[in-house]
Amino acid sequence: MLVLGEDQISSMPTVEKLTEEVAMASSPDSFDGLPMASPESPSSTLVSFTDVKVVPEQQQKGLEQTILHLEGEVIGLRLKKRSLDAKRREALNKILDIKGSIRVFCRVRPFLITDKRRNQEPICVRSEKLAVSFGGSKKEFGFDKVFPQNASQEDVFMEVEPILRSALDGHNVCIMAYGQTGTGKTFTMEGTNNLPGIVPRTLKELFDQASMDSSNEFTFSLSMLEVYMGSVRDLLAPKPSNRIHHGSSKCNLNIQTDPNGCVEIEGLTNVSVSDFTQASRWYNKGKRARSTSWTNVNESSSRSHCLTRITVGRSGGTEEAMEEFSKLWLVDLGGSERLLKTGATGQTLDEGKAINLSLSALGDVIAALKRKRGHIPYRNSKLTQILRDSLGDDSKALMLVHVSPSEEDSGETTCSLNFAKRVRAIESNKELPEDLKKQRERRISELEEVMRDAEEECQKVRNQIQKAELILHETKKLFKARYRRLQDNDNIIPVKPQECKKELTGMPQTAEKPSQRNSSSSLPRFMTSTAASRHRHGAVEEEISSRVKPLRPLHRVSFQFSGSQSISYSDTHFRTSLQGSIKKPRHGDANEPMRDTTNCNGLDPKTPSMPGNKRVTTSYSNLKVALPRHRRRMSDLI
Ligand SMILES: Nc1ncnc2c1ncn2[C@@H]1O[C@H](COP(=O)(O)OP(=O)(O)OP(=O)(O)O)[C@@H](O)[C@H]1O
Repeated sequence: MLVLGEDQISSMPTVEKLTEEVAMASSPDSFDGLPMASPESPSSTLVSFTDVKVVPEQQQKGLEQTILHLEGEVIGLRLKKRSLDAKRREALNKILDIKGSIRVFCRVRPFLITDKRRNQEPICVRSEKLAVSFGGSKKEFGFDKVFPQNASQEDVFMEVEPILRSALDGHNVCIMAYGQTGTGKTFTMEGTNNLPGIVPRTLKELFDQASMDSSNEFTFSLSMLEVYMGSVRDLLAPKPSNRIHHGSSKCNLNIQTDPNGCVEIEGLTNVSVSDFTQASRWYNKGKRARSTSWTNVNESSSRSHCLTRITVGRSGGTEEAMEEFSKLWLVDLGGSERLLKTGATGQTLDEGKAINLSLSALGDVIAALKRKRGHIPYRNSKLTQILRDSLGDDSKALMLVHVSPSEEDSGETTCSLNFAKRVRAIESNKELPEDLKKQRERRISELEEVMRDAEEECQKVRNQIQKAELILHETKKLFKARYRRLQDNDNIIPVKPQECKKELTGMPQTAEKPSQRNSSSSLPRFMTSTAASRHRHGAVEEEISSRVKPLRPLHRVSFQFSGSQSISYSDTHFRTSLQGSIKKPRHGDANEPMRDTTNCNGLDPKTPSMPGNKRVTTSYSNLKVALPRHRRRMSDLI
């Protein structure tokens, strides 16, 4: 793929300049007289024509050059947008790295009606620290973020959101909810209809963000599984195999790891989802299939780990670009309670044991990753085998530890917080020194500013691309409409400017000698008509010319491009179609600010009606050299 150099991009006139000039040129003042050869214009070839069918070669070439010039402009802008996007991604990645690739948040559940309240609450939240009183002593734990009892679902999601962007940027991401039974793991991940949790919000956010990113194509697919008693169960499998817990191929799936460390689960249902509604429907189906049972602590306690995987496919928006995939795991872990308290016996006791074993294996893996040990004990549980490629290098993990506010749960709370401490590997009283902390915060805010600037700039470039594409589209449409029609026309008669005056004052036209050119030979390749279309157009043209003899008065719309190119069209078709396009954005993206396009193109609906007249001039000196390159790049990138 050919890539434009910085100097080439910067030497191109910007779309702002183009549209500004378009606006100027299309103001009524710009139609101040007859089209005449400009003394400044190096192209002394400027000729005016009294007939819309008169098409000198220069005019056609000028239009071709404008098209190619605009194509170059669009490519340049796309490259600029790509580099800004890379800048934003790099800044975000650095921020997440500084914050830690495995971060631990804590959420304290509010009191429930069923909780026995005491005067003395065992838990005390202070900024990013949480103190627990248990057995006569008070212990403090530090977190990356603590959500107190009154924190809303939005508050939690706001902190989770940046990591989602990482998944769209190509990183594997894992968000896990950990905690004792009944502390709100499922509430945080699933939420309720009125208070949706992380999973539904994530699905919505991913589709929203993907629709705003016009430089990448995204695809999404969804899988859901449950690690139940050490076996992997497909939650989206067709019903019959779902019901049978044993002996079905969908009930104990194999986990495969390739030499690069990429994990795949054999036979796991993976459904493509194209919008939020579809994704939610599948997610709700998977939820219903999850194993739950009654315990003393929580009426519908989850007896398994429930894992939702969103596979994000991302391609650079070009045909040649390979699609890259990243995984986003949203994990609602089974309750971490000590088994005696739950009153579990029989199968429920076994389920509890299985959950605890795998949670302990998860703790070992994260602790080993934190200490950057050579050997990471992924193989000790199904859970860690599945998450292997989303917990290690280059991936981002977030653990939300849930605790109860009740005094009677303070033993369990301490256990959960000890687990979190191990995962986080930093105890609050061994926190970073104050100056280092400040330095870290400063660096993070610098990077956040870089990210914000890149995003803002990116949005501007996105708008510029839209405008340039709109003008390009309409120019191409005009080119097609005009020159295809004229290919078979032998009566192409250029006339001198003076004669144009006569036309405007109602004088009869004087035809000069017909043009001998073969218009198709000078058409850009993308405009060349096929034999069939030529035949079709020829037939239509014949019919039209036999019926319509006199010239109808036409409106003129004028475009003035930088690089001393100007085009003015006396064409109602072009004018109407351009206005139509402005009213209705071509890309249909409601979020893209298209409304100001009208102003940028400067089309004045009150543009005076002018008799048939066309003018094309060009003196963009570098264009000829740059044309073939632009064209190749266009095919590389679009
Ligand atoms: N932040 C919260 N705000 C309001 N209600 C909450 C909150 N957290 C939890 N709850 C309520 O507490 C109860 C238990 O929560 P939930 O089922 O999410 O716990 P859990 O940790 O997933 O339990 P298990 O491990 O047994 O599945 C539910 O009724 C839930 O609505």
